[in-house]
Amino acid sequence: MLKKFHRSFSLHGPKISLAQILEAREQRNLRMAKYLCRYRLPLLSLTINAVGEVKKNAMTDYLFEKSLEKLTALFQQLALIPTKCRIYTPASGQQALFILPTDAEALKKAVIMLEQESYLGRLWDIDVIAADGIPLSRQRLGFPPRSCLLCRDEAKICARSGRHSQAELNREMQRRTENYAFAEQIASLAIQALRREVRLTPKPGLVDQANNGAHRDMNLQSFERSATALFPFFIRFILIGIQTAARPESEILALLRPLGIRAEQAMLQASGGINTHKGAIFAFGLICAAIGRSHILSADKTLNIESLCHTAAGFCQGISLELSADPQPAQHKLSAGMLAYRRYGLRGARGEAERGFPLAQKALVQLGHLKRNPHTDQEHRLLIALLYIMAHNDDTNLVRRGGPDGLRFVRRQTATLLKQRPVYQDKAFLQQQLREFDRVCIQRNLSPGGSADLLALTIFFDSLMR
Ligand SMILES: CC(C)(COP(=O)(O)OP(=O)(O)OC[C@H]1O[C@@H](n2cnc3c(N)ncnc32)[C@H](O)[C@@H]1O)[C@@H](O)C(=O)NCCC(=O)NCCS
Ligand SMILES: Nc1ncnc2c1ncn2[C@@H]1O[C@H](COP(=O)(O)OP(=O)(O)OP(=O)(O)O)[C@@H](O)[C@H]1O
Repeated sequence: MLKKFHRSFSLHGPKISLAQILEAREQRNLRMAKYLCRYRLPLLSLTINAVGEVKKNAMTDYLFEKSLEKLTALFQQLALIPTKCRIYTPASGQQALFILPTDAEALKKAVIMLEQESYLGRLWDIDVIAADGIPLSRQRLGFPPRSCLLCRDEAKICARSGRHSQAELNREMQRRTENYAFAEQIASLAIQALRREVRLTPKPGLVDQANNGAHRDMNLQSFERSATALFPFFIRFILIGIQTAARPESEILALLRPLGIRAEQAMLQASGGINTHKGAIFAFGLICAAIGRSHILSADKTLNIESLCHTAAGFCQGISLELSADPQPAQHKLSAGMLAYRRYGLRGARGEAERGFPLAQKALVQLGHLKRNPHTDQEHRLLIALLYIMAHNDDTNLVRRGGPDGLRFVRRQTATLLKQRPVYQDKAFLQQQLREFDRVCIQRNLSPGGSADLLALTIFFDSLMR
């Protein structure tokens, strides 16, 4: 299952002689001098740390593309519009030049942070040259020198002593690049799953293409924007799973949580302060990390969904204990999940995760059965899967909005619907029933958000299996 997401990057490319390397360096310096002289503003130069005689190949092309994406995002974050931008892609190595109307020191600090925080950052070289032509060094700004790609020593020392062979260094670059490309592919399926869930229509009480369900503060666009903002975080969850594969499962949740909290903040920023994907960040974060871990640990790389869920459950054994613990000092009040547990003994999102997402797993099996039913298409099947989840889920969103009566009502209604034969044979009939049910949910302010999250997870599982 995971093997098909592996993308390999060739290291082959035109060989560049020492004379050509020196000539290319000279050309890069001349270009920079020309732009500094013309604009009299700070300049940023991006190159790839290519080792050996080949400077341009499939791997460095990919690395260059990813670094440009990250830099563009950084400029956006800093509200920086480059005065000039030039991209060069000769066989002697790619270079991007940006003239930026900003403070050179602040820019250098921001790119150091970017290099340090990005999984691929060690493979890039981002230089900032002040308007007076003087390059800003890490040391001058109080940062430690860059460490070696392979060991903890200073990169310059290793390079000078030739401690590691070019082949070793290239293999490590290739390994990191391939891990990142793997994570990117999986994360893009995860985001697609979030999008497909919210677009699925008609859903009772939930935001969809027809209406905003029982919600007054969010709509389809809030979900779309929030999903886009989550993409880099899902990549990161997978990479954390990869990087921590050697550590015990019981240590992983604590390593994921700071990123989960940052993802929640990014969600709030993208949605305008609305909780669009809190439950999804939690569930997808765990599964993404489990995928990363399995990618490293599973020898045959043919892991199934059941074992991914088992791994995710292993990460959060004991998480339900949080429900009865005192809230963190930073929390002003008990969360909806904590209240639902104290009042009604429901374990909500934590309970589902701790048990390895049994409802999403069962809904996936249902989807499989329904695929053999000639009366259904995928949209029809997903609507049935949602009903199945709703009929069994202790959704704390429903309890918060409608109390235990609200939860009982939704579970009873969906169970009754699922007993009707036309639901499985006639999509128009099901849609009609769901529109009616949607009307009732809106009237009663009921929204099964937890079930929507589990449906998104089911869609994600289904796309991994295809
Ligand atoms: C544990 C979490 C879910 C906190 O939950 P909280 O106590 O606020 O629970 P609450 O009941 O409000 O649920 C949060 C969301 O879960 C979803 N949900 C509710 N019930 C269920 C259910 N039965 N099944 C699945 N999802 C559910 C809903 O979308 C809801 O909005 C989580 O938000 C958290 O710890 N966030 C911090 C960031 C983090 O660690 N993320 C995880 C990294 S992988
Ligand atoms: N299509 C959808 N429509 C509505 N909610 C969804 C949908 N898909 C997923 N959800 C989940 O439902 C949750 C939002 O539910 P809700 O708004 O009831 O909770 P809340 O934000 O905690 O409460 P409130 O809106 O009262 O502050 C999100 O965490 C989200 O993950």
